[in-house]
Amino acid sequence: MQKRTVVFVTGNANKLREVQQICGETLNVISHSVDLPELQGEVEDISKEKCKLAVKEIERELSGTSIDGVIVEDTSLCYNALGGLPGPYIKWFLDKTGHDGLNKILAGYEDKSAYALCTLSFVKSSKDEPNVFLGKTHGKIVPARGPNSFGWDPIFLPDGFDKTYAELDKDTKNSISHRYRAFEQLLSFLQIEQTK
Ligand SMILES: O=c1[nH]c(=O)c2ncn([C@@H]3O[C@H](COP(=O)(O)OP(=O)(O)OP(=O)(O)O)[C@@H](O)[C@H]3O)c2[nH]1
Ligand SMILES: [Mg+2]
Repeated sequence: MQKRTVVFVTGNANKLREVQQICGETLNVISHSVDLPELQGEVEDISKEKCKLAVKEIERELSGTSIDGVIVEDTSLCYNALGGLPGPYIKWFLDKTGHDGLNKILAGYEDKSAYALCTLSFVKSSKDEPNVFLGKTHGKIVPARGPNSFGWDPIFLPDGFDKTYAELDKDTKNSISHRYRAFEQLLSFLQIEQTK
């Protein structure tokens, strides 16, 4: 059977690389960067609304291209001591405070535990309602270790490992990550749908 083509609407090359590694055998993942408004609120609602805007824009910009769906994905880093913050605002916290600041925020707390959350929405066309899939990986926040090539990877130590996301090899990260756990659900959903 021919691989389905889905458009991953993202401006983040690292995210795209990981998604292609995770889904590449099953899906043909192409990317398209669309400047979408930054919404606020609960992660599922942010993701659904972003997906609805994205699919409309993709249908306009890529009309004539045969695509089987559109994906958007948001990543949160949630500190348990802070009731889940910075959460979806991690991009701005990382940008303004760096790895050091992201550690210092927890200085007054014993609890350094956190979870990485991937909120993924998939929709076939603008006539449909997006399906949302959540993938979570628990761990803790540590002083930065490993290559500084992707976001907050150097300060996230996943539970059960003595290496940060940045220190783990890509295959290992992609077999336990929040992103893997969300995309795994999307792949099962698509597989079930195909056999209907
Ligand atoms: O260490 C990391 N390991 C990861 O696995 C990971 N996934 C995302 N991020 C970073 O966390 C923020 C989320 O923001 P985000 O989801 O809105 O992404 P983005 O705005 O860069 O892309 P997109 O919204 O165009 O897809 C951004 O700073 C991303 O660089 C990660 N950092
Ligand atoms: Mg973003």
